[in-house]
Amino acid sequence: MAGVDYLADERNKAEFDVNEMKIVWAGSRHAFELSDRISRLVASDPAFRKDNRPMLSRKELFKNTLRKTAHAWKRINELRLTEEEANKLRFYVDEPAFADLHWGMFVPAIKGQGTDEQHQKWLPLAYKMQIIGCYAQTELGHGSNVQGLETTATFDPQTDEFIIHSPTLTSSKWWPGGLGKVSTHAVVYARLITDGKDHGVHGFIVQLRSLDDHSPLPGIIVGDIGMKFGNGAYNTMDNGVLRFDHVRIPRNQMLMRVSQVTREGKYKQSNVPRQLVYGTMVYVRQVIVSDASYALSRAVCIATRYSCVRRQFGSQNGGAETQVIDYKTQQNRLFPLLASAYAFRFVSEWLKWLYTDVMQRLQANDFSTLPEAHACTAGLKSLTTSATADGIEECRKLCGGHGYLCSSGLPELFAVYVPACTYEGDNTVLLLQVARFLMKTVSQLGSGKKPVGTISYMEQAEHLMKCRCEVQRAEDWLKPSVILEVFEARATRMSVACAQNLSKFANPEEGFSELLADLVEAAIAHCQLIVVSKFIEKLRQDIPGKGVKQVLGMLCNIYALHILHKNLGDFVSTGCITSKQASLANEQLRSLYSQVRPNAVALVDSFNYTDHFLGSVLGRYDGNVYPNLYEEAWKDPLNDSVVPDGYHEYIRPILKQQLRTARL
Ligand SMILES: CCCCCCC/C=C/C(=O)SCCNC(=O)CCNC(=O)[C@H](O)C(C)(C)COP(=O)(O)OP(=O)(O)OC[C@H]1O[C@@H](n2cnc3c(N)ncnc32)[C@H](O)[C@@H]1OP(=O)(O)O
Ligand SMILES: Cc1cc2nc3c(=O)[nH]c(=O)nc-3n(C[C@H](O)[C@H](O)[C@H](O)COP(=O)(O)OP(=O)(O)OC[C@H]3O[C@@H](n4cnc5c(N)ncnc54)[C@H](O)[C@@H]3O)c2cc1C
Repeated sequence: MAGVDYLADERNKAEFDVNEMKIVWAGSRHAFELSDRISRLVASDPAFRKDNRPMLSRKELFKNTLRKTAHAWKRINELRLTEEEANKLRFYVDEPAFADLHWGMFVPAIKGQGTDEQHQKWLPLAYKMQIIGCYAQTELGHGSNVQGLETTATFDPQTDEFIIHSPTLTSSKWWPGGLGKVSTHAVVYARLITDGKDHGVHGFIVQLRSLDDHSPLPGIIVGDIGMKFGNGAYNTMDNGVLRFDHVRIPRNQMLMRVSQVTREGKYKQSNVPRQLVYGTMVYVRQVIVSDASYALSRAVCIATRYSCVRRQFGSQNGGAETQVIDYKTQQNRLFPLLASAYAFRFVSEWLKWLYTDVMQRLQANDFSTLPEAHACTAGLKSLTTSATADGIEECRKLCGGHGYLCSSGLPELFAVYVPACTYEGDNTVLLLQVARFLMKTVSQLGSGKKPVGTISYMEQAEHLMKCRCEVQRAEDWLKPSVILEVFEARATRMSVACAQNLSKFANPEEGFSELLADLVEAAIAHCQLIVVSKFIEKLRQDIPGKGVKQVLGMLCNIYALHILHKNLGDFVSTGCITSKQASLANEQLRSLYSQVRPNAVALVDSFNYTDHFLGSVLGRYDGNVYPNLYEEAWKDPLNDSVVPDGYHEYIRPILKQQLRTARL
């Protein structure tokens, strides 16, 4: 039955122009064309096959990743791909690898924290992959608490060198991706010590392995930290352990943009904030928000297509059973995730703009927007990765039993994705950074310092503290101004309540510690407001294509009203809405589900994912699930023989023994 489109009826129901939506999703026509071309290139290359991953042992898996990464690098050079194209190629190869850390953290760390001379020396080597680097910050004993790192970099004025040392077991670097088996170099974060004085954590470029035979350099112990969650999944990555025994590096390998050590051993700080040492994390958190929209959209694409194929109950007179997507429960679980994928896509676009803007300002020595950029990247990284990890698991359940098969693509997607809630900053720890920012903003209200950017709503704090929601009919919930006001009022009231409770403590740090759970909730309310407001802003733009804006409007409302429904406690207890208005919101949500339903498959087609990238029998573009699922089962190594290995040793003796017992 090759070539039959089992989802054709679903596609015909769409009320909008899918090709235009593909461009909206990609961000521009250029981005769409590039992404489309590169995804097909990867899908058509057998060297990038990935369906066998769950069957491979760790060693085979890792070697396979090395082979693919080398092949990708070869293709990037042969085809003379641009940086943008090369990044897309790595994205569509879809296998966590050391190169992610090389390009995603090692190079950005040198770019962001190195001087011009350091750029000139190290970047050409890194760009040509003549050295391969990783980002070695976390230690066995300290991850979240960066200021608690123990590795030392002590300046020796005699030799003009730093001595990098791991004084304790807990100071062993632990987790850096690419470190375990591949990286030749690392940006190592260590406490800088000059003349007996500790200046806190700074970054240093350290060579780890010989460029001739890859053996660790003297004084360096390095290896992989072991198997991680899920078979396949993130085990393609060599997360590593690293110990230094008085390893000497030249002075000019300290990254010296933020602060310098002179030949005489004097410590000097540039006129840039010390937090720029954390700049690579801000950059990566912003990338992670974008990745969240891709990971969630993949899971949603699989669950949506399969929910249209899958039928259960409701057959009349021998006719077809009901498509499970038509159950309101399925819609109530699936459509908010579909809406979230789009919401995260748009907020990530905005965050990328914010990050670029901050970088331009930093070049001009304007550091004023750095705190907001830190709060936004930290908060949105936390919000979107938590929602995506939960969303992928929900999609697995939405696919029933078949979702638990590796061939659904969902178990591996979940296992690969879930550490995003921890890496690049534990999600709770990051929300507490947002909460600090919010408490500072509240404390400055009325001081004449105007809140700007994403926090500018607090300028209307007086109004937002007492305003009443005007919704009287379900349709009133479709007004963007109504939605914005209730989200702003809820965020303001939760922050102000925290600030008031904090003020009851004589010691603010003690108060902060006592109120951590409330502070996290206030931070989440603020971040959800940002996502909602950026979706609404997107809809204010000119969006061409028949029906595209209308269907995006439905998704925006679903996102906002679903968040409202899930957090009713906050909205009602802060007096932002009444329980009657809450039930009107629910009524509106049900109606929105019915409106989105005919567009569901077209909305996931708009992600433009190839079957190779999706890696899911359930999410196949043609919807031809059952024959392929059946065929896939026979490929399992267990089915290589009809009688399994072990029959003679373990099954037969039991069976024979039972026969003897039965005769007695
Ligand atoms: C694309 C690549 C592929 C992805 C693969 C990802 C692989 C994973 C890699 C990693 O995980 S790398 C390691 C990542 N580690 C972390 O994220 C650690 C998390 N911890 C921290 O970031 C910090 O320690 C902290 C939690 C922010 C606390 O830092 P510190 O104790 O120094 O700060 P505070 O005293 O709380 O705050 C001081 C002051 O500084 C502000 N601030 C903190 N961080 C930043 C920042 N990044 N940028 C700008 N400003 C920052 C903070 O808000 C405070 O401001 P004030 O309140 O004093 O105004
Ligand atoms: C797959 C993966 C890849 C990684 N890659 C890298 C890498 O390339 N380079 C690198 O340097 N690191 C890397 N890491 C390390 C990662 O950045 C850290 O694991 C992360 O920052 C969390 O730190 P932690 O492990 O110390 O967690 P902990 O801080 O020990 O967290 C444990 C628990 O304590 C809670 N907690 C901690 N502090 C507070 C607080 N102040 N208030 C309230 N609760 C708190 C947390 O919420 C969490 O529930 C990676 C980690 C993983 C899992």
